[in-house]
Amino acid sequence: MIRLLHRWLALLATMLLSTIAVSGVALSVFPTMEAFITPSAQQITVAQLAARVRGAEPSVEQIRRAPSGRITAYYFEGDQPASAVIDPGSGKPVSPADTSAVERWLINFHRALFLGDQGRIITAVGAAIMLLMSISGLFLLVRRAGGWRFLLRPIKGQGKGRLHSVVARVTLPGLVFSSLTALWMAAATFGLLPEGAGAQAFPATVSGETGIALDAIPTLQATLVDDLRSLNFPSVNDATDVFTLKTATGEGYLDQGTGALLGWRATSWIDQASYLITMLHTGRGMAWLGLILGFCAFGVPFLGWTGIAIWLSRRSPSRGHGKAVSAPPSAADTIVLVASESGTTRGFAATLQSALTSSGLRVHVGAMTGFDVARWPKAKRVILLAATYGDGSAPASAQGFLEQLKSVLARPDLSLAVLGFGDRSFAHFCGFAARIAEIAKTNGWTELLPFDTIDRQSPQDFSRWGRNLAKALDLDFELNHQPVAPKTWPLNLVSRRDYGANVQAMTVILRFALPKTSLWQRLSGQGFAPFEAGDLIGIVPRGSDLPRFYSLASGSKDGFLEICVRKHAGGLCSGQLTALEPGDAVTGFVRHNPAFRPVKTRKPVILIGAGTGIGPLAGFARANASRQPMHLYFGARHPGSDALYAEELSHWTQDGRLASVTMAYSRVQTPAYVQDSLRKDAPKLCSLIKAGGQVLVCGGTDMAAGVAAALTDILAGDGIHLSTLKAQGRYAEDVY
Ligand SMILES: Cc1cc2nc3c(=O)[nH]c(=O)nc-3n(C[C@H](O)[C@H](O)[C@H](O)COP(=O)(O)O)c2cc1C
Repeated sequence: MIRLLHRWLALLATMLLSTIAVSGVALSVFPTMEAFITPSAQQITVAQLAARVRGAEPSVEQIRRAPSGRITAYYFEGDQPASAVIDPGSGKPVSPADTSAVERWLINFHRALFLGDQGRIITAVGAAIMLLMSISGLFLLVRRAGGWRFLLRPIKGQGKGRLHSVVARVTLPGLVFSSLTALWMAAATFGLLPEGAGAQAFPATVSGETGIALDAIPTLQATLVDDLRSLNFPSVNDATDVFTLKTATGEGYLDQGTGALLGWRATSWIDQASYLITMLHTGRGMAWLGLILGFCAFGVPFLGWTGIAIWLSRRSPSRGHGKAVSAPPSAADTIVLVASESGTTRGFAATLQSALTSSGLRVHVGAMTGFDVARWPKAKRVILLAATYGDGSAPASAQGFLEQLKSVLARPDLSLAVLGFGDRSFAHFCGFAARIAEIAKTNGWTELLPFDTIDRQSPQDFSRWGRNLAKALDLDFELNHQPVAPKTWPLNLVSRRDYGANVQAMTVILRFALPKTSLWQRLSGQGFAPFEAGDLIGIVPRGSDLPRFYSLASGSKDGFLEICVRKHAGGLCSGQLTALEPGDAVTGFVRHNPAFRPVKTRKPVILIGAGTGIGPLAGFARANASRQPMHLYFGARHPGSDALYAEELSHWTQDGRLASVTMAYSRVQTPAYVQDSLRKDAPKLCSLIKAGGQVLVCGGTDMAAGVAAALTDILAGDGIHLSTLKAQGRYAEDVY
């Protein structure tokens, strides 16, 4: 509903709003220019100013102060009316007062499109539409972020959709502000605001005298120029006329003979508010605000056109997988829910949706956390497509789903299928999906299909599962999914450091330059993704389509991309990487791995790794500018051969990035593995963990199993279980 409103308003009003906004952008510059050339009034009184101006221009009729501080005097040159900007210091004219023709043209266009009152009504309707679009857009942003709490987090996704959201989030406050103030100003123009008390009545009696010195009038002496709006002088040779003074707080009359105050009316709050709002909307008197609003107004044409482009691409039949429109959950007979981190599983879901919709089913596709049987009155089946991350955990978008599912009992008229997406090279292949299937079984859900898995986004696996699904539904369809290959970037090797040749474990630390990306690519989310140590780089070796993943030993803030690679006998990718020389290039792409990184608190972090597993751990230490207490346990073969990062480790220990480093060497006289060091340090580890510490383990599967066994023993005495730490996100593995 909100999306529909947002879309139709945009389609109706983009042209109108864009032109109003662009003229607003152009107008926003004038207050700044005016502020630059306006002479300062330096806290003088109106009495002083008036005396100076009359000294310079004896025929002065009126002095006005604009919100910008600009003072204009209206007087006669001979018998011709004239006006000029005044220097308050001397009271003399310094420049012509006329608004430039360009500014006048822009103001007329911006306010009324040169159409008089009809134009004013149209621009007011435009302001109302902009307000509605801003509010509906805010709700869409919140929905996209996954809740109000996440509104300020980095925006996920890519392409036009991401760019639209990024620009919307930045400009939204300014657009809401501009449209609200514009509506108020329109209401004031059309007399829709409550009236004030009206003008102060002209004084019935005056002294009849003339000629008081301006700097002897007490009210003018007591009024600072900063508070002045205007001062009208009495007509020459008319002893019944008076001075009319308007200030920020009110207006009244002054006797031209005695200087007495002959009547005063305070400004109503409505008038004060209107003055302030006009000032805020136009930036007059607040040039910086004008510029900010002008910048935000730039967003309007941009958002309009990207929004329309998104809408068109969603409608386009050539949009690959997602041809079918998702049915509302209340009307759908088939619910497909997706848990995905980097989005590829959503592509599979779109292919499935398309095939099922073409077969006559009404399919709703949503996020896994939208699991809510009460919202699916007509549903007959639920299909859960789940990727696995970390060490068999849920993608970040589906955290907490297992607990959610545990509390939902089976609905007899609903059957359920679980399909896992994973990678067999990880220790817990499709571990998260497998847990979903287990819970579903325990809670008594009817099985639509047995639990199945897709390895490395294999289209063949998916087609096979699709045939089983078609059979179970008694339908005739094929699932032909062509995963979109991730965009890869050239990575140029800057340096290599060699280790391990003497201990039959050739290992290199490879440092690559960050790929160059244009500002446009970065803004539109199409640049090389920013990364942190512990994220992964997918390297596509020559002669293969399948990427191999390596843990990153640096973050993009370090200005380079670093990995540790051990050469495996017959390994295609490790062979190519370890043969690289500076200047050579490979291609790769970033995969985020948010589950494997230190939680930024003051609590201790225990880093445990062996061999190339030191890579991300070294990256965590390098990035530890806040000196969070980090204790490193590192296993290698021999200090003289494969002690990776030895120099940096001692440097980081000295400068406090590492609180302690404990090495374990397996090819020395008294060999030890990293788990032996842990057991030796049992009391220290117990107290670090009891203090809320987090454990991050990186390395081979055997080492990780040894570490898990040692820590289980160490913590048993204190009744702490690794499974509890895992569930709390305080024990994470990056294992290969
Ligand atoms: C950091 C990271 C950790 C992963 N951990 C596992 C894992 O533990 N088990 C598994 O089977 N697959 C794992 N995978 C593979 C993904 O589950 C698999 O690539 C999936 O198809 C990604 O789906 P998505 O693009 O929808 O997020 C991991 C992938 C990455 C990048």
